[in-house]
Amino acid sequence: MAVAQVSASLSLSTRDVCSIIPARNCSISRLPTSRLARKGTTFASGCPLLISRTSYQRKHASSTLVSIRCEQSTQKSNSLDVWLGRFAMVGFAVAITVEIATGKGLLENFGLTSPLPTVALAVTGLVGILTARFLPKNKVRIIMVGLDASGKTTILYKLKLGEVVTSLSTIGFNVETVEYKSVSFSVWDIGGQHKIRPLWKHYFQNAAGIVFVVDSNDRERISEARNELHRILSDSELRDATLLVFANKQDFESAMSVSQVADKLGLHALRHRSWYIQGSSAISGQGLYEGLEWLSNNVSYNAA
Ligand SMILES: Nc1nc2c(ncn2[C@@H]2O[C@H](COP(=O)(O)OP(=O)(O)OP(=O)(O)O)[C@@H](O)[C@H]2O)c(=O)[nH]1
Ligand SMILES: [Mg+2]
Repeated sequence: MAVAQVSASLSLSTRDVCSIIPARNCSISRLPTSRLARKGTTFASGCPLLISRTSYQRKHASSTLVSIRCEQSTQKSNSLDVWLGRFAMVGFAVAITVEIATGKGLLENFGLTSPLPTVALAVTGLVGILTARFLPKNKVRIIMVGLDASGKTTILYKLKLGEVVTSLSTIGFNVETVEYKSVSFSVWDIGGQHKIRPLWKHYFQNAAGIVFVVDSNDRERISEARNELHRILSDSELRDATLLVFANKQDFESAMSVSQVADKLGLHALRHRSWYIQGSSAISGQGLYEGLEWLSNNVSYNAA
């Protein structure tokens, strides 16, 4: 059962958007509407999203572009009640089939003839499995920062949608919930342009983890990236936050290696900080889940 809670939504044409928000001050991500409809996903972001339409849609729509500003929780039909129901039905069908086929009860077939302890054992095992599988997820707040054009927004939507989206530079932020194993990451992708970096600190509170994204192919700005990283790490709000660095754009042949990036960022000099660097390509998705795996094992769940 899909649940979509839209807290606010707005539909505007390009002209409307531009008249409200100066082009330089607005994060505009271009996403095909058909994909959004298919995935049933909407976004919470700092600025409206401009959604580009196909030529067919353009011909048949009165306004060229729409922008949406909204929040949603997306829950697929994997809630506990549905799965317990399915489990019960399968168990019942198996038990009946075995009994009809063999003339004996299911447990009797396995030589378990003393019913009470056997049933208790089976129930305990089942409850254990269900609890492990369906325990409420740990929620953590993650901030994703890094220089402009390092690939933050591309990473966010590759993780969220499994697709590469084309986006303009983010002014403001995008936030999405990314589920990984038993963890629900609330990932805040904050625009990295020079002028808006002073705003990063406003997102630091309660962040359990920092994802710092580096363009491994941008040798000219690696020392700038290093300075920004060390600046945010000195902020007291992030004292206990674990650090995951994505050495992104590894698909470029000329990209710096992961160890080169680690050296140039001065990661080895970090003290009292749990950190990890992962090579990645937001385009292919390579390395992204390895990074999340590390985060899920090393982040502090008390911080959120
Ligand atoms: N080849 C390659 N291109 C990438 C990769 N990640 C991102 N890009 C491209 O790099 C450009 C910038 O990506 P964004 O995700 O918008 O960068 P950003 O960090 O969000 O930038 P700001 O919003 O300005 O902070 C886009 O053209 C992406 O397609 C990658 O791993 N490999
Ligand atoms: Mg961005």
